[in-house]
Amino acid sequence: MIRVFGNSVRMMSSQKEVVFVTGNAKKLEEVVAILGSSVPFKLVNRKIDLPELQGDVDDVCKKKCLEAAGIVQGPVIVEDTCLCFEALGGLPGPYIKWFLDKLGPEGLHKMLIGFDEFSAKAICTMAYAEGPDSEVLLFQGVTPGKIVIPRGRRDFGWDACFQPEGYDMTYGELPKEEKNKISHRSKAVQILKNHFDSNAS
Ligand SMILES: O=P(O)(O)OP(=O)(O)OP(=O)(O)OC[C@H]1O[C@@H](n2cnc3c(O)ncnc32)[C@H](O)[C@@H]1O
Ligand SMILES: [Mg+2]
Repeated sequence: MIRVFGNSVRMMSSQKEVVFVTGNAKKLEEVVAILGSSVPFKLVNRKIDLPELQGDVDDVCKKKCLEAAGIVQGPVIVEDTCLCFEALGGLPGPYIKWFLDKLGPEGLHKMLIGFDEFSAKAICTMAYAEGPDSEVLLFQGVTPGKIVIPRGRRDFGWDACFQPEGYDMTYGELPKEEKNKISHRSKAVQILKNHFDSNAS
């Protein structure tokens, strides 16, 4: 069962509590929808904008996770989402937020016209740590696709300009439930869920 208290979302059970630290309400909405109620822990949200240090995807996510664990002083999940363009050797990658802020989804597509290469990968890296001094575990999901002229909903990041491989609709055009079946985030959450299921006592 999922309950919403102000900006905190709780999955009710008598099990251990894990704090999902994110400042992004749309991420939270998707993670809650994908996880469903069958996880062996209670998920609680804290809306904190964590500093994101530079580095490769894994580094950014590990540092973000330890930062969150330091604030929460307990078990945390964070996630970092990258959009990697083939033509740019994987950039913007973890810096996509700033490119999107300045250029919008239209600009992301325009940027690639000169290269005539639109392949991209959406990567979700979820990180879990028991506490500030614990090992950080990473769970990663990748969905390949291409950057197109934006179509569909504009309510979440670059959804309107990312068309997953094998589909003729963008993330922004696909019904939310369909996106949640094939997305980078759903793949990462599934791996995290498997980890918790196989380690549940
Ligand atoms: O607090 P955190 O969790 O860091 O939330 P954030 O919004 O800062 O998120 P990121 O640092 O991971 O930056 C990723 C950027 O990509 C966007 N984004 C993340 N997941 C997305 C998805 O599934 N579809 C479209 N845009 C997405 C998001 O809005 C950001 O602009
Ligand atoms: Mg962020």
